[in-house]
Amino acid sequence: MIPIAKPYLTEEEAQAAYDTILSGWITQGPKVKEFEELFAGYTGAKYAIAVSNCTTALHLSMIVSGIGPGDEVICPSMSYIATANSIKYVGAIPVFAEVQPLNYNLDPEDVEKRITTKTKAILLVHQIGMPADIDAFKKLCDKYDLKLIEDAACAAGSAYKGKKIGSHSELVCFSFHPRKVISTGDGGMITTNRKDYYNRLKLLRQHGMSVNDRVRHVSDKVIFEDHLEVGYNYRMTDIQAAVGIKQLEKLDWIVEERRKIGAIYNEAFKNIEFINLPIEKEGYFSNNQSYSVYLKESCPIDRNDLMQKLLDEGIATRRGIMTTHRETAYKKIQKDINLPVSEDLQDRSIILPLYVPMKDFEIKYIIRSFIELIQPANVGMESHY
Ligand SMILES: C[C@H]1O[C@H](OP(=O)(O)OP(=O)(O)OC[C@H]2O[C@@H](n3cnc4c(=O)[nH]c(N)nc43)[C@H](O)[C@@H]2O)[C@@H](O)[C@@H](O)[C@@H]1N
Ligand SMILES: O=C(O)CCC(=O)C(=O)O
Repeated sequence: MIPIAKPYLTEEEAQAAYDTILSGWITQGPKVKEFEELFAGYTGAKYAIAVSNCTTALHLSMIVSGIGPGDEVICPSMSYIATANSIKYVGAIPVFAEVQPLNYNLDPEDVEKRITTKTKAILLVHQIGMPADIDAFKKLCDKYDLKLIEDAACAAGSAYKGKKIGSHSELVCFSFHPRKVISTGDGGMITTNRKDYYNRLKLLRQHGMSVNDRVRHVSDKVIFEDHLEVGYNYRMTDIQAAVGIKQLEKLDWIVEERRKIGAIYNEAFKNIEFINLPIEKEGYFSNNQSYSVYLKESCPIDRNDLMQKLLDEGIATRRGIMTTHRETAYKKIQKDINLPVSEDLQDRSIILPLYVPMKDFEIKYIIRSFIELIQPANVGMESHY
């Protein structure tokens, strides 16, 4: 079976986890600090704060941005449900906006139409690793005095206008879930250039504790901690961070490898007239976290049929990115939502396997199977593969 995704993990990551376990310090400690410093350096942000996953990163970002009950935050419905959930966690209201058909990212014009006096922030997702147009949203945020928070769960290693994702705005949240480009099992990171945010985020992820356990552990003076506000246990462990350090060393290489596979898919499928392939505009650099193909109405095979037939041939795929407003949890609470572009994209897109390393024969097999199923009249086309 060819899976949809596979984390790239080696003996090095295993050794790093092993060494950390034998060091005797396994919860948030020196490895987390080292990973944070390296990640900040990698993205070009001043500070990085490691947390338990991207969902908790987003939750804390909402809190430090001062978003609370009754506030509105504009975000795409077409995103993993964690995006909207993080808004709900602080009692605020996710206001779903449309995405652009060719890159699955928020449409600035549609977002502007949904701004009200209650809007406090835009939660901008870099969907499947393709950067959204950050500058367009910064302009909107300046115009209407809104906060910008980036959900870069899928976008470690991606870049926008020559700069790595992570340094463009005040709060950028990353995920290291195994479905992402680099992984620590679960895990997340927030990057920021603001010292005040940095200090508060460090407190919030560890119960609001004024002097953390590690500092007290190595101190030769007795110190008592205070809990300054009601915080959370959103820590990353040192075992995870040790793995993350090794993963980060490989990130640029993994992205290059993923882009090579994406380029092979693009070349193989470029002449099929009833599909849309991913488009990377000038100034945008995707880490190819996922490879999503849109099947136009003229496509002779139904999307779900195609997924089943590929699965029958041993190839796992996924439907287009979910639309949160159509999940049961949201259907119950948010009614009369009209998002035809997002719904169409979810219903007509298919995500193909992409991971590192992918063997040549696997790539060829996927391409051949896909072309044969989608374009039975033109089977000759795939002979090249
Ligand atoms: C493109 C979207 O991808 C992800 O959503 P998704 O719908 O593709 O995720 P799921 O359907 O839950 O798929 C997760 C898949 O990711 C793989 N996976 C997940 N965890 C593991 C793992 O530990 N080891 C291995 N080998 N594989 C793992 C499995 O194939 C699993 O089925 C989310 O991460 C979204 O945030 C993202 N936008
Ligand atoms: O919880 C998940 O499966 C995905 C969400 C995610 O990537 C995260 O919270 O880091």
